[in-house]
Amino acid sequence: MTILSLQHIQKQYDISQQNGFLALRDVSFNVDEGEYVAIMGESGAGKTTLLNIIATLDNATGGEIILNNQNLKQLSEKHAAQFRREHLGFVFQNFNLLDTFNNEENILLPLVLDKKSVPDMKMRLATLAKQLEIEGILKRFPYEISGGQKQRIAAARALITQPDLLLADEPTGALDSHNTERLLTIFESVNQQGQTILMVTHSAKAASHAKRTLFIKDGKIFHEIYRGDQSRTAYMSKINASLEALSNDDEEMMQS
Ligand SMILES: Nc1ncnc2c1ncn2[C@@H]1O[C@H](COP(=O)(O)OP(=O)(O)OP(=O)(O)O)[C@@H](O)[C@H]1O
Repeated sequence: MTILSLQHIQKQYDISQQNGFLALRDVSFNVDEGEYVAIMGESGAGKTTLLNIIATLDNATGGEIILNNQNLKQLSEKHAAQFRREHLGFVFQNFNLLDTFNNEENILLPLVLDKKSVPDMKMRLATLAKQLEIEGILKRFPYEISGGQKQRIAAARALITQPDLLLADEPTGALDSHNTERLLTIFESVNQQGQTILMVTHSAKAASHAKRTLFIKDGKIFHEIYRGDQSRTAYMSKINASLEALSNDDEEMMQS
C-alpha cells in the first residue's frame, strides 16, 4: 500500500520576487508501507527542501502530496501540527533534544502532548529503551551523554508514537563510525519490524542500509536504484558509482 505519494512537486523560494529560486522543479515518487528509502544528492540539490515539505514544515508551490490519504495542501497550520504528532517521527543531524528535560522526558514528550495513558507510555518506553540500549541513561540529561547516545534518545522519541513514516535528515551526520553503524543497525531492524523510513543522507554507507535510493539533482529525481538481494558492499559500490555519474552528469550511466 502506498503511504506517501508525490506528484510533480515544485518549490519556488521567494515566489513574489523576480529572482525567485526554483529549488524543486518536478519531483514525483511513491513510498510504500514498510519501505526504507534513502535520498541522496549534492549539496543544494533540494533534499532538505523536499523533506521539509513532506514533514508539513513547509508548503510546495506546485504539485500534489498525499501522506496517509491526507492531501497536505489541505491541512491548516493547526491541523498540520497535530498531523505531524500523530503520523510522523523525526530524527535530525543535530538531535534537537531539550536540555531542560531529562532523556526519558524528552522521549515521552510526544505522548504527553497526545495525552496518552501513563502505563501505555511506560510499556512503549521499556520496549524501545531495551532495543535502543538506552536503559541506563534515561534519567540523565541530554548534556550529560555522548552524541551517539543523544541520537539513540532522539530515535526513541521519534519511534515512541509508532509513526506511519519516520523522516530522518542526515541522522548520522554528527556521529563517529561506530555510532553510525549502531544507529543504522537500529534503523534497519525497526524497518524489518515494519517501520517505513525516508532518510536524507550524504553517506553512501548510510544509504546502503536502505532498500532503495533516490538521487536528486537540480530539483528533480535523476535516478533510483534498489538494493534487491545484493550484499551491502555490492549495493554501496553501485551507490558510489551513481553518485559519480550524478556529479559528472553521465545520463547514459544513470540509465544502465
Ligand atoms: N529559505 C530559502 N530561501 C531561498 N532559497 C533557499 C531557501 N532554503 C533553501 N534554498 C535554496 O534551495 C536550494 C536547495 O536547498 P536544500 O537545503 O534543500 O538543499 P540540500 O540538497 O538539502 O543541500 P545540503 O545537502 O547542503 O543540505 C539551495 O540552492 C538553497 O540555497
